[in-house]
Amino acid sequence: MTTGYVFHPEYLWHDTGTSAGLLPADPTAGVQPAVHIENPEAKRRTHELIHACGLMAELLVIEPRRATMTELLRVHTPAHVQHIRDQSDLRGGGDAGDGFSPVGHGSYDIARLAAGGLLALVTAVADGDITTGYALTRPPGHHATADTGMGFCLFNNIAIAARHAQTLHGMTRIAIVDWDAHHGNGTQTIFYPDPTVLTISLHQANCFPPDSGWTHENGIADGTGHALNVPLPAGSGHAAYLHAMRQVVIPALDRFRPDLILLANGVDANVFDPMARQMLTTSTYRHMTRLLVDAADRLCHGRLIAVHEGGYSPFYTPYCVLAVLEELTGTTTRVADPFATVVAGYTAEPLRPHQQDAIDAAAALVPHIT
Ligand SMILES: Cc1nn(C)c(C)c1/N=N/c1ccc(/C=C/C(=O)NO)cc1
Ligand SMILES: [Zn+2]
Repeated sequence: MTTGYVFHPEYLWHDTGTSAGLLPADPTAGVQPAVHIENPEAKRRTHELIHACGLMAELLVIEPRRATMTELLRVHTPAHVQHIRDQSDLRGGGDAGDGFSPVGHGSYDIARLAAGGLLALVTAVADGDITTGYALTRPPGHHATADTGMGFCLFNNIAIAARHAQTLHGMTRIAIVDWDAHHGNGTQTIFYPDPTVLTISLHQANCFPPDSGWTHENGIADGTGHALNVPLPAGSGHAAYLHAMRQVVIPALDRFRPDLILLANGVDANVFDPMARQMLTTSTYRHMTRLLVDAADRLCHGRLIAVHEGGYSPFYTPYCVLAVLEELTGTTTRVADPFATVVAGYTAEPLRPHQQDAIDAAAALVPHIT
């Protein structure tokens, strides 16, 4: 089984500026400049770890390409694409739409390269060159809707990839699993009325976007039943997430019988991440990925492609992504998580009743999937 890998230095050149973490700097208002939380560091270190630990030698490195206008317009409105292009043309850059999603000068072409990198993996799977893949891309995408960027996202990479798989490669039923700590609202919205794409989001309840990702958000019209949300309370850890995978995600995939599984691999639910309050460790990401790999083997000839989303701890993100990637390649661990002993207590965090309630509510919707 071959695993494809996409990375490009340009992903690190998406300039998110000197925001004060989340907000544009505003010195006269006392908001001093810093570095934007969505900066290259965690992604650069992840790529370097994959290379330094020797795993790169086991991967089929696939060169990204820039998504074409036609490919972008399968998901986004012409106005949104033009907005990103206009903001990107400005010498000082601009914003993707919500006021705190920077578009750097030249970021339009970088965002096209991110989407195109994922498309290259989808084509490689369709051509049988690879079975699984990982696109270590930037900027992220899962908050972007058809007509606006938000939450640091410019274009919805995974949605563009789903449409590409359907349109170019005859894969009719696409399942998108999103375990980023934040609700995959953009992806959900794009496919909300569409029965051919199942979106499943596990996320910290009511974190971002505000008031988004509740269990009752279950699709609309023909798409009813084909959007699942598991809003897990802050503090949810290893047992809660694995219970959600076993009670909701895997049964939903078994019912939906996808031709391809796409994973929005945000790792910002990790115990050290500044952008959420979940308690996952590399062990959790390893177990969750193994469950998806087994489901893909059972349902769609092993076809499983992951795209990078959130993950902001520069020192822990690399090990969380490495855990996912090692399971995608089916290889043994080359480098042990050096923080494993530090977080041993977190891995032991049990499933709590209020977490079980959230999972049971979502599980009740699974039988409606057709
Ligand atoms: C609300 C609100 N209002 N304001 C002024 C601001 C700055 C608000 N939150 N911004 C956020 C909060 C969290 C994210 C997470 C992104 C991610 O990792 N996704 O996977 C992005 C933007
Ligand atoms: Zn996130």
